Amino acid sequence: MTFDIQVLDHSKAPAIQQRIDQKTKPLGALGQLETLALQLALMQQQQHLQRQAPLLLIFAGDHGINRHQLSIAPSIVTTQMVHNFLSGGAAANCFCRSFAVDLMVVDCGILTDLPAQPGFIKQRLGESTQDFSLQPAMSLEQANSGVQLGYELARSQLNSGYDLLLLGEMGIANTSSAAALLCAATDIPLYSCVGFGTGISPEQYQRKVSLIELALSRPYAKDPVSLLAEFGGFEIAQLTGAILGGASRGCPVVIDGFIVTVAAILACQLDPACRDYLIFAHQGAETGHRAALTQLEASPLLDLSLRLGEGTGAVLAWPLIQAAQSFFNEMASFESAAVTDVVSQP
Ligand SMILES: O=C(O)c1ccc[n+]([C@@H]2O[C@H](COP(=O)([O-])O)[C@@H](O)[C@H]2O)c1
Ligand SMILES: Cc1cc2nc[nH]c2cc1C
Repeated sequence: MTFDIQVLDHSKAPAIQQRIDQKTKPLGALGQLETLALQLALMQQQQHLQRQAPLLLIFAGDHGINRHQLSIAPSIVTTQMVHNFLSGGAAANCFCRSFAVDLMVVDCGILTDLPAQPGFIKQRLGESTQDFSLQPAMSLEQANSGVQLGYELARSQLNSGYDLLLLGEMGIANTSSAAALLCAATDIPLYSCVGFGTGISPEQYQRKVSLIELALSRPYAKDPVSLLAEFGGFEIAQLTGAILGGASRGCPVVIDGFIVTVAAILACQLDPACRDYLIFAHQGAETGHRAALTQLEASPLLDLSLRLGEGTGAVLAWPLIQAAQSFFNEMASFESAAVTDVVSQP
């Protein structure tokens, strides 16, 4: 599989940084917002940042491994939450309304085949993955077409007026899948990958660790698509593709929580050029999220102990992206504001 991603041109970075440094503030005083402005300006290759039109895509999928009750909820809650997203009642909907972000839900393969409706995209790879503790979660063909479907979806949405992607997910038991993927794709020890997800009991946690250990003890190929087939979720495969699709359009892709961050690791393994297009919204409370962010050398914008998913952290990061754009475009320079004699150490 090849992805049409341009390696980000960093040659204008010194000029952009100089523009940031001439703003009326002590050197570096806008902290990570400065890094963010630089990243956005490199993506746009401009000294004036265009306003961006954001779209939140929530990828939903069900997980066979939940027959072992590894979540606080049965798998049908994925379908119920998809209903909730479509009727506007979930946290993600509230935050999208707060910050004028459009939202679409992608059925990547959930238990119930819901009717077509506005804001609902059906790209079903099945009704649930298999229980990955004893067998691959899906076929290699399903994993491949999941990545391809996500890639094409991101590209088509970014062709139809949106130019910034926020990525979220919904899938009961998908922290089990993400933990297995993270452990298999990296050298991170299992105990740093597995957490309490939705808030499971110590007994459920033990069962979760044992089942993931069992899964990881069988031989498997280590390329990202094979890993998705072994341990993945339909939504994680499509997220991996969507990240690559967003980067291929040269657009910022905002990464939400643990599960999306694991998809980002796989996307970067498939094509490292996508890394420069990623904005990491937050450091969450799920154990593996920290390890996954460290693996990507990411500095997330927020630290709110979130562990909800749905893209909630990504949407909360959107006003910060707007703030980075506005200071970069509108803030006076020392010269234009006639602020003199400020001595900053580099
Ligand atoms: O985004 C996160 O960091 C995150 C951390 C823990 C749980 N979640 C959400 O909770 C579900 C997965 O948790 P679990 O316990 O069912 O594996 C799934 O729907 C995710 O959206 C999300
Ligand atoms: C209620 C509920 C809402 C969610 N949103 C994302 N994951 C979720 C898991 C549960 C259980």
